[in-house]
Amino acid sequence: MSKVATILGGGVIGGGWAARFLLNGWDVRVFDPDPEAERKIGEVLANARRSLPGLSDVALPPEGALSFHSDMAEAVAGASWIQESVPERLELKHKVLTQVQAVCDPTAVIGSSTSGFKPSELQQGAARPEQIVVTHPFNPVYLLPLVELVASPANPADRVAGAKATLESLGMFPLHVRKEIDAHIADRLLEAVWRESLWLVKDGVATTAEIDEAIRMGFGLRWAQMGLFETYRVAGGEAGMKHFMAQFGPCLQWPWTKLMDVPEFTEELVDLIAGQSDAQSGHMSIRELERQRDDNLVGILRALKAQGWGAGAVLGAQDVRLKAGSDLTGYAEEMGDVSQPIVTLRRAVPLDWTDYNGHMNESRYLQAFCDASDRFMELVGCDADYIASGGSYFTAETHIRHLAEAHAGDVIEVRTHLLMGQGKKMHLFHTMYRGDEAVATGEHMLIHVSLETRRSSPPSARIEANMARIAAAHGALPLPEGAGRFIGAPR
Ligand SMILES: NC(=O)C1=CN([C@@H]2O[C@H](COP(=O)(O)OP(=O)(O)OC[C@H]3O[C@@H](n4cnc5c(N)ncnc54)[C@H](O)[C@@H]3O)[C@@H](O)[C@H]2O)C=CC1
Ligand SMILES: C[N+](C)(C)CC(=O)CC(=O)[O-]
Repeated sequence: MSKVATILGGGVIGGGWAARFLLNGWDVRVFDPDPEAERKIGEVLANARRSLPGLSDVALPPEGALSFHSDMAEAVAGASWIQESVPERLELKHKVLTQVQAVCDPTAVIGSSTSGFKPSELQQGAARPEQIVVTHPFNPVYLLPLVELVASPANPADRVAGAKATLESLGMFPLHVRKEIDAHIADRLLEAVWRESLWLVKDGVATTAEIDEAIRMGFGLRWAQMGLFETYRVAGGEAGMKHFMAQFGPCLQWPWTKLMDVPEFTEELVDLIAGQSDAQSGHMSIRELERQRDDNLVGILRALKAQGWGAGAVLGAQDVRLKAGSDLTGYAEEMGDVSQPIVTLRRAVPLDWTDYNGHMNESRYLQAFCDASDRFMELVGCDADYIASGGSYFTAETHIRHLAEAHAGDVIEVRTHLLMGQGKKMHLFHTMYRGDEAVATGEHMLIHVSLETRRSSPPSARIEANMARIAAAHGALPLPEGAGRFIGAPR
């Protein structure tokens, strides 16, 4: 049975949470008095469906069911996670938390998205303070892994650990803020930058566009991968952090910032900022900007994933979890029935696999088939340990046919038919499906090699035996449609 999450307040952040839970297989119930909530969440979900699933190299679980409720008791029935994302007003949060605690399961987690209130403030007057924690996410909640998990002394450690485990299972990075403080960690940093930026605009030093360039062309890129302190350690050169602090520490006393002064929020300042922002970005709608942001974030996150670094390492860990729960692990000996083509890949098409034609680029078909061949190799015993011992396969020839288009977020599955597996040769025929529709085929001849001599060599007896069993079973199947096809010479 699916797990149930209830979203209280389905605006920008509640919508993001709804998408994060739904796409990870949870049923989601939304409680929000706004008659537009369903439309707004639908639009957030559409963005999430094209961007989130492709971050994983393994398919996410089937999407959960989404429903909208005007009755609080109905909305929280069966929910093990309740996420409060109503506007940032303490009295409103208290009201909603009182309502929900009157009807929810006392063992459910109630996470608050609050940007700045401490858990002990939210817990004031609560029927069960121990049930309420801060789980502060970052926009877009469905893509960014960070969630600040803040507890008070009223929260038992085992409940906090349980909340952390649930957030990890959603592919998030719960940063446990050990000491509660207004605005947690990240919003204190963001506010410092925002405050200084408002001064720079007010004083006519820079426009909103110039400030954004100052961030995104330089330190914003650094921050995405090494943060502040690691970046500054490197900036200290070989002498590292001590040298950096000796050189730049004194600047903290110089008038480089106006940090603690708050510029007065006059109508003039609001108009100045909003006007410059319109001039900078008004040519794009918010939904267009969101899509551009998501495209960029997916590219950055997947680049970090290739490095196994920062937020990319979180994605890698989630893949390990997803793979462990799928049929894409193990060896041929452990598979009873190999009488049908074997599933060797199941994943969503990542946004950065699509091109100017708005569909999956041809190079990515080869990548998907290559990943499927890797899985087939592993299945028969040519795994990482075997390769480290000096044996492997090289691909000698490939033929790919494109039968239908695939788009970002589509779940594709490759089923592999072993046409021949004998001696040094492994002849594979992959068919890529979206649902029941074949979208492409890939035929590949692989040759077993010695990585020492770089020449062909016989595989291990185990690989031979596994291939023989699968080849005998697949030999009884009709030859797949398109096997042996080639592009004939022009007549
Ligand atoms: N917008 C952002 O960048 C971030 C906001 N947050 C926090 O998330 C929370 C929500 O912020 P946003 O989503 O930006 O606000 P929002 O204004 O986009 O959404 C709030 C939603 O709550 C609904 N609502 C109002 N009263 C309600 C009630 N009594 N019961 C149920 N729903 C009710 C509204 O109809 C609206 O849909 C705030 O605590 C905010 O500090 C956290 C991270 C980032
Ligand atoms: C501006 N903000 C305080 C609402 C920002 C956040 O809380 C987190 C974010 O996503 O930037």
